[in-house]
Amino acid sequence: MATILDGKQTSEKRLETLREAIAGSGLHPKLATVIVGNDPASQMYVRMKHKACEKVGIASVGVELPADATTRTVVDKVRALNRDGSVDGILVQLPLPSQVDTGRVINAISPEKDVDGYHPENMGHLFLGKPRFSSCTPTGIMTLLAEYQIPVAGARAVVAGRSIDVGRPMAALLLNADATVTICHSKTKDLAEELKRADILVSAVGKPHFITKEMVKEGAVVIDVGINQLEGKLVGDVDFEAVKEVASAITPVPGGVGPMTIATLMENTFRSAQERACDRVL
Ligand SMILES: Nc1nc(=O)c2c([nH]1)NC[C@@H]1CN(c3ccc(C(=O)N[C@@H](CCC(=O)O)C(=O)O)cc3)C=[N+]21
Repeated sequence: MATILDGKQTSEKRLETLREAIAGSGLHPKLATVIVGNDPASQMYVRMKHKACEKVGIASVGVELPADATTRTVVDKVRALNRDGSVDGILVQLPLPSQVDTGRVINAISPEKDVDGYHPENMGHLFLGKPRFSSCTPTGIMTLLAEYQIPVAGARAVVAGRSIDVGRPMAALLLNADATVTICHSKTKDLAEELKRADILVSAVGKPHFITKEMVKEGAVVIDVGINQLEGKLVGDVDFEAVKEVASAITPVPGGVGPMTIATLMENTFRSAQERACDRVL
């Protein structure tokens, strides 16, 4: 039976430590979120982020733009937040509606306020092995692995999915931690065979029951980034009940990776506030 990697509990512990650090810092960090349209799932995630801010003592403002907003409107809003000296972190909730050019919006975010780590400059730092802000989900996963003292150096890590928000930065972080990294995607040949080599398997595919027991090596650590609705229930990518019998450790959905994403966002926002305060002194 696998160890359940409890992201909810780990996240709560980190948020409490962060709350104390912020209270003792004399700083007043602030996060701005931008949401375009009224997708209920996106609205729920943004609400969760504002709630976490409240818990740790980060001020937050939410900008809501209509579903038919243009790229120009979103970029102008981002630029206004760049100029607003009281804002430390800017998060533009993804996905954006199809008429909005996501790349241009992300490029418009000032790299020092890009607490999601999606800006090409921050991606570049990450890939060069010296991350400034790295994306919240993969960074939260690294924190969870560290919390449970799971060795990464030398491990064979296999990432399923190559998205900008999870797969790519996940691979970079695992490489920075000296894992031997393989990235799999929709064109990968012999996917099951690749996955079965993994000591650490990260699935960010978005398909329920995508990872079956047969694809997992005995004793592997399995990280499930999937968020899927199945018969009205929230499930990950991993066939949890079967895979937990072969894995040595596994993240549940919910209560695994998701809460770690939010804890990391709070940590990144505080770090941004600290660095911006230093810059004002220098
Ligand atoms: N710019 C941007 N940054 C993001 O970080 C970002 C985004 N866009 N777009 C959407 C995804 C998704 N995401 C989640 C965060 C927390 C949970 C989370 O805490 N989930 C709870 C369950 C919540 C429930 O009950 O549905 C859990 O897994 O335990 C899930 C998903 C951040 N995202």
